[in-house]
Amino acid sequence: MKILVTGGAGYIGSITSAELIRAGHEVIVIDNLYQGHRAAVPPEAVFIEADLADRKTLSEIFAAYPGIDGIMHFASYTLVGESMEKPFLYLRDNLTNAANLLEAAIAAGVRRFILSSTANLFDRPERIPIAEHERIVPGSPYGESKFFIERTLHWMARIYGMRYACLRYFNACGDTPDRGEDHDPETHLIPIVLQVALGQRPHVTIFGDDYPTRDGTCVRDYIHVLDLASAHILAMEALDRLGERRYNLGNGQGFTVREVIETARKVTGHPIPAVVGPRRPGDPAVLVASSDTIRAELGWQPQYPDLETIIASAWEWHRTHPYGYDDK
Ligand SMILES: O=c1ccn([C@@H]2O[C@H](COP(=O)(O)OP(=O)(O)O[C@H]3O[C@H](CO)[C@@H](O)[C@H](O)[C@H]3O)[C@@H](O)[C@H]2O)c(=O)[nH]1
Repeated sequence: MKILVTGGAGYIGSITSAELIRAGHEVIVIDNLYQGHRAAVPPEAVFIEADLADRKTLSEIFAAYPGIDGIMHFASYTLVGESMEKPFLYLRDNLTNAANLLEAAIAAGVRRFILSSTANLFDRPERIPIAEHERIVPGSPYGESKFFIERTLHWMARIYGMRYACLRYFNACGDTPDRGEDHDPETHLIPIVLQVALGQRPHVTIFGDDYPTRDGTCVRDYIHVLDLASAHILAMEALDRLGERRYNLGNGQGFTVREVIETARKVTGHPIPAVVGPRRPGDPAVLVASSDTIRAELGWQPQYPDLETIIASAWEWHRTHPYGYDDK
C-alpha cells in the first residue's frame, strides 16, 4: 500500500514508517519538524516538510501523490502536562490539523485512516485493566482533543464511508538501533531516567509518592514502540473488513515510577538518583490497558512485553546517541 504518514519524523511515526517500509509498503511522510527530526525519516520514504495547518499545501500533496491507500496520523501535540498550560494548542491546533487532513483526504478519495489516540481518555477508570468499553473521561485538553478526533472520524465513517481505527496507546517507550526517542525538551520518564544514567542530569524527580499504589508512585503500562508499529500495520491491512474500530494498546501489566527507575539501574549498571517532588497535574494514579480486543480481532501479540527488555532497547539507543539526532 501507499501510506501517508503525518509526523513521520517523530518518535513513533518514524519507527512505524521504517516498519511499514520493511513490510513492503510505500511511505510518504509529512512533518513540520517542530519536534521531528529529518534524520529520523527512513531514506526510502518520500519526505515533505509541511504543516497540517496549511490546507492549500495539503490539497497539493494529495494531487501530487495520487493513489494514497491510507493515512497514519501521528502529527500532534502530545503532552498531557503541556496541554494543562497551553490548552488552545491542543483544543484548537490538534483538532484543526486533523480536520484539515481529513478534508483533503476525503476530497482525494482516501478512505483508510489510523489515528494515534491515547490512554488519557481514561482519567477515572472504574476497572483496571482498562477495556474499550470503559467510560471516556478525558484527563486533559490533550485527551479531549484526541476524543474529539475519534468522534470526528465516526462522522467521516457515517457520511463518507471512511474506515478507521483509533489506537489508544498507553505509555510508548523503547527504541530501535537506528531510531529513538528524542524530544526537546524531554518530559518522558524512561528517556529522563536514562539521561540521569548517562550523567546528563543530576537526578530524576518522581512526580508524587502519595498515590494509592503499592509504593505510592504512579502505575503505567509501558509498551514498546515496535509493538505499537505492528498494531498500526495490522490495523491498516485489516481496515477494509474492520470498518470502525477503537483499540486500547498496552501490555496489560503496570509498573510504578520507582520500579521503572530500579529496572533502569539494573539494565544500565549506573546509579540513578531520584528525588520526590509534587504530583504533576493531570496524572491519574493507575493506567493499565486491556488489549484483548486487538489480540482477538487482529491477532496482535506484543513481541517486547518485558520491561527490562524495553528499557534495554532504550538504553542501547541513548548510550549510542547521547545527543539524540545531531540535527539541532
Ligand atoms: O520526570 C518525570 C517524568 C514522568 N514521571 C512519571 O512517570 C509516569 C510516566 O510519565 P510520562 O513518561 O511523562 O508519560 P505520560 O505523562 O504518562 O504520557 C504519555 O503517555 C500517555 C498515555 O498514558 C500519552 O497519551 C502521552 O502522549 C504520553 O506523553 C507518570 O506517572 C509521571 O508522573 C515522573 O515521575 N518524573
